[in-house]
Amino acid sequence: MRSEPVVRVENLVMRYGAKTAVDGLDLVAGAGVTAVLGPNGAGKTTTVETCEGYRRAHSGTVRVLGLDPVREASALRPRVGVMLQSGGVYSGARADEMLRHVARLHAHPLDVDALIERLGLGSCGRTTYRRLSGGQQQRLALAMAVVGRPELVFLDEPTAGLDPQARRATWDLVRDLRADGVSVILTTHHMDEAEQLADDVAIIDAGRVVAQGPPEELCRGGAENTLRFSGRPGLDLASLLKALPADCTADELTPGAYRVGGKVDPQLLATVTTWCAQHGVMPERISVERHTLEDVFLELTGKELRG
Ligand SMILES: Nc1ncnc2c1ncn2[C@@H]1O[C@H](COP(=O)(O)OP(=O)(O)OP(=O)(O)O)[C@@H](O)[C@H]1O
Repeated sequence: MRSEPVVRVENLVMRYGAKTAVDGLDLVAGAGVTAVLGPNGAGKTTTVETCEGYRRAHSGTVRVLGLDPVREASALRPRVGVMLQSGGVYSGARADEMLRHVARLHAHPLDVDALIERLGLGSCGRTTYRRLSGGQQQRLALAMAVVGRPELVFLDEPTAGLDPQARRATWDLVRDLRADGVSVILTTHHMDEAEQLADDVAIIDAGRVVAQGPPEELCRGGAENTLRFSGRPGLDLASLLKALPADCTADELTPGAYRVGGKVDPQLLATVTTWCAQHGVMPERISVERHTLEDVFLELTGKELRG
């Protein structure tokens, strides 16, 4: 569902004093859900806050729905929803009042009661913001970002600290937004979240986008898969290697536990099982481990996502 970019960032540079937080970053996000991943300090928040119009680019170009997020902020405001990690909420106000207030600022808001129900906020409507739990504050911030039916919504770590049920509810809401044609820019530390929700993933490291593409493409393009099997210890791996394509590896990790590395496709699997048959080996527990976004991320950045 790619179309005209909803966000286009070209050669963005952002500095905090002598520190370059964003270093010539290029990012194009189309319709659908774009997940922005990166280790701590990679420059995600700075980039997203620049797109939201909270920061002025030191150099480079930022366009959101074709507009300049600082100079054309008033035209963008009704069209864009922003969920911040914290802040922006008067802590003495009641949760439902706040949501209704935000809804009234928009021409065609979502049904507030349905949204409250949906996000499991029914029991805390009359509670003031400061008395809500962290997870409830988080869900309220999400509700406030989407209640105005924006064309584009920025969600900054929307499920950080949520329990599994609230996390599911948030994912379902994001899926529904997408189905309604809302574009979503989602920063997250959760690979599974990106894999589940995103049409496109941008991996940021040290202030630059180091890879971007649909999750399945990024995973395919990353390091190759691994095939593991168990058999009797001490198999003749030199013989197995001869049967395999030239760029494959074969190791006995512990006695009887084998790993074949390389481009693991159905043909390779067949080659290994045929070799086993020819050598009287009954392979047990054969598994092909698909590379996950986490593997690709580690390979590209050398860092744990939460590192
Ligand atoms: N207000 C600030 N003053 C000085 N340095 C800052 C400021 N905000 C961010 N930085 C620095 O800029 C770099 C990028 O920070 P940013 O918050 O954009 O990263 P991030 O990818 O969002 O990280 P995280 O995943 O931890 O939220 C970091 O080195 C950070 O220390």
